[in-house]
Amino acid sequence: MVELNLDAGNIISEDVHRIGILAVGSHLENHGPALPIDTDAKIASYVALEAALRTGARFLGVLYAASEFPYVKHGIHMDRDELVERELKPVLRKARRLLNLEAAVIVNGHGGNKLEDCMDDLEEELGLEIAWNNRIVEIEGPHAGSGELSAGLILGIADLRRLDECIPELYPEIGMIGLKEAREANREIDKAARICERDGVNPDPVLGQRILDDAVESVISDVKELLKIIQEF
Ligand SMILES: Nc1nc(O)c(N)c(N[C@@H]2O[C@H](COP(=O)(O)O)[C@@H](O)[C@H]2O)n1
Ligand SMILES: [Fe+2]
Repeated sequence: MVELNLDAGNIISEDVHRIGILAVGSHLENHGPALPIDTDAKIASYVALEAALRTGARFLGVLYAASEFPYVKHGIHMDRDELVERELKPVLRKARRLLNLEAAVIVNGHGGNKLEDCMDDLEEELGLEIAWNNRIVEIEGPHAGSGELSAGLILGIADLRRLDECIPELYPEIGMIGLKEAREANREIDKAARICERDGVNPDPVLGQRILDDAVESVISDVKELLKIIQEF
């Protein structure tokens, strides 16, 4: 059996090899004309990879699936239980087995992935310490609004030549302003839509960088918390 150089490279501890970072977003979701349909997956992947590079934790890639409430009709998603049972559990189980992981941070970039209350069961069933990190969704503001567009601008995935087409009459998903059923069903969505109606969609590189930096720092702090937990045992 090969002896691995666990102490090699820019890592915060040799034990960080026992922690994985998995991104989850959505690859199939409309974000107006200036952002690609896989915006959520790309933002989550960037944050997860950057945190892995800065701590030495294992980057586990991005999940290909995402969930959404049926009343939010702006993309192609599955229901939450299917996402957890058929997509998330098998990936975490395989990572645990192949990489000898003891903990994982799941970095979420999509508002419809409401998985925080599944984490205890997942930990129990998989024998992993898991941190659910929803920071991107908590701080980006309305769907395909100024925050998400600004983060996309920093990542180079935004096409600002189409900014003048970013109007809800053409793209109802912007701020979810035109998604009537979703606004009636979900107060959080309706509140975000009102904010977007008030503020419009304004790309701001300083805002974008701040959102990404805040999210990366939040994942790094989750890694450090998990490190303390796994080092106790
Ligand atoms: N996509 C989605 N589904 C829900 O069920 C939601 N409650 C929300 N919330 C709003 O949309 C933003 C997330 O947009 P992305 O999914 O990251 O593109 C979130 O900040 C809320 O404003 N979204
Ligand atoms: Fe989303």
